[in-house]
Amino acid sequence: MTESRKTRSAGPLTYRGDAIPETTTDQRLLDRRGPADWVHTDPWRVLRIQSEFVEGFGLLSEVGHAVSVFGSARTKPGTHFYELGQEIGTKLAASGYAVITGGGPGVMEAANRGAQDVDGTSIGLGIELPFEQGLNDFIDIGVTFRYFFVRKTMFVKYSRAFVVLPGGFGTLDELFESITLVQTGKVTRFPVVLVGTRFWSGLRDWIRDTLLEEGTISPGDPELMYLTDDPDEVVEIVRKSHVDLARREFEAGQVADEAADLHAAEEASESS
Ligand SMILES: C/C(=C\CNc1ncnc2c1ncn2[C@@H]1O[C@H](COP(=O)(O)O)[C@@H](O)[C@H]1O)CO
Repeated sequence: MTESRKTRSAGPLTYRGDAIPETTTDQRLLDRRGPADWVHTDPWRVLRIQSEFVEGFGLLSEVGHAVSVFGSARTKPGTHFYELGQEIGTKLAASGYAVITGGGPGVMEAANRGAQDVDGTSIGLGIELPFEQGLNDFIDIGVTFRYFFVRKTMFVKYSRAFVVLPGGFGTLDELFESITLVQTGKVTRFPVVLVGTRFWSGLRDWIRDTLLEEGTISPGDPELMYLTDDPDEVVEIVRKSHVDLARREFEAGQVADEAADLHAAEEASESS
């Protein structure tokens, strides 16, 4: 007869004999002795990244149709582009779109402010920066991310369009990321609207004259961006793309939510 060996179960694991650890999982969890540098290791970071995705998806999945507005963090209240950003925020919100920004100052604040002016939904996806900042005062729903790439996923996943006002490197990064996603077919659902023809036309010309000329982009690629100075046209481009997409999805038989989408978008279009 074999003598029964000492056994310990730990969740789905079974340990017997000498393989049994000296402590249980709970004991190790509750023991705070030992070095704490594991909180700065990659496996721990992976969990933090995961928790940022969970928080972001949890918060934003319940927001209705939304548009992201990007632009300089340095634009001051009272300037042309601040006022334009505010007006665009107002017009998008009045058309039923939640306004999502990077949650910071400048154009971000202006667009959030515009949305709040008409009691629209004003969302800020902030980013932790080396200097203290906090979200601007015109945000109803806010999250502050540690990681830029998690935050970017949220902008793309929950927006129907990207509206880009004049800005610096941060804005250009957001612009080119979105254009690349559209160019490579990773997202099909949104237009990228550049606001400020004088500011952006040099870039647009360079894209046409140099990138296209050198063959580093395809002939249709420059058309992936719209260019305007008119806030009403911004809203019109967003709405038209929304309605077109809903119609395509409806015709493709993806009827459940998309049928409701189409209906809502067309109603919005008729009532304006
Ligand atoms: C520079 C200052 C504050 C920076 N604060 C920011 N807060 C939130 N999001 C930001 C911030 N700076 C850049 N971003 C993101 O990039 C875009 C703007 O960058 P740009 O270089 O100013 O064009 C913006 O859309 C944000 O998503 C001092 O006040």
